[in-house]
Amino acid sequence: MGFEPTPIAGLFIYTPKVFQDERGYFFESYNARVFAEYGIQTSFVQDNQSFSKRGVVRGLHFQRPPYTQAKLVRVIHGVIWDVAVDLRSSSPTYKQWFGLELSDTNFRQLYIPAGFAHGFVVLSEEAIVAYKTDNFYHPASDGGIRYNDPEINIAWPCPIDESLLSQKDKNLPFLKDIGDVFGDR
Ligand SMILES: Cc1cn([C@H]2C[C@H](O)[C@@H](COP(=O)(O)OP(=O)(O)O[C@H]3O[C@H](C)C(=O)[C@H](O)[C@H]3O)O2)c(=O)[nH]c1=O
Repeated sequence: MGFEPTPIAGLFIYTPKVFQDERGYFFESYNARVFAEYGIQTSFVQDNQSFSKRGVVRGLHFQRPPYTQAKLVRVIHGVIWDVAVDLRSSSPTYKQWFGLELSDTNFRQLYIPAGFAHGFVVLSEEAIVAYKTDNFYHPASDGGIRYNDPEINIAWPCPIDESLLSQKDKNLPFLKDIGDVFGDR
């Protein structure tokens, strides 16, 4: 419960305290004071929600500066394997990825700072994913890299059926073709 660091600086796992009783459960899915006490002063401005069937991959996406988005990702229903890729070129973990299972039973959330690409694959029959962003959607700044970029080499936990990707995601570029997106070199 609480915050757990990952091998990538700035990328955290957060698990809220879940109050279970004979009726079911209650938990605070987000509390700015709790995040601020941990040193995360993000002010989220948008909540997103997507429904996907088993095997669907969404990503790997980001928004380019100045419309970068930090995200707080959680699963309302089902199981996903969520992955974030460090695209901060000055970071010692540049191009490294970190993935984990988020589900409606482990209650885990992934906090992804700006400078990362984000995506997931659905491991259950269906999944409802909800995530907060600290910047508004800006289509003209929508960017991404291909889920199977050999330079990133993500070890997806299951075979990926490309027929379940959006046309946009099927045609995302490789990192070598987009250069230093977050320009912090
Ligand atoms: C992201 C977004 C999309 N849209 C519209 C645009 C499209 O007409 C439709 C579906 O968009 P898209 O195919 O980009 O949705 P996903 O593939 O789920 O994209 C998301 O998936 C990965 C996992 C992410 O982390 C990003 O937040 C986001 O890019 O929703 C909006 O109106 N507002 C938004 O904030």
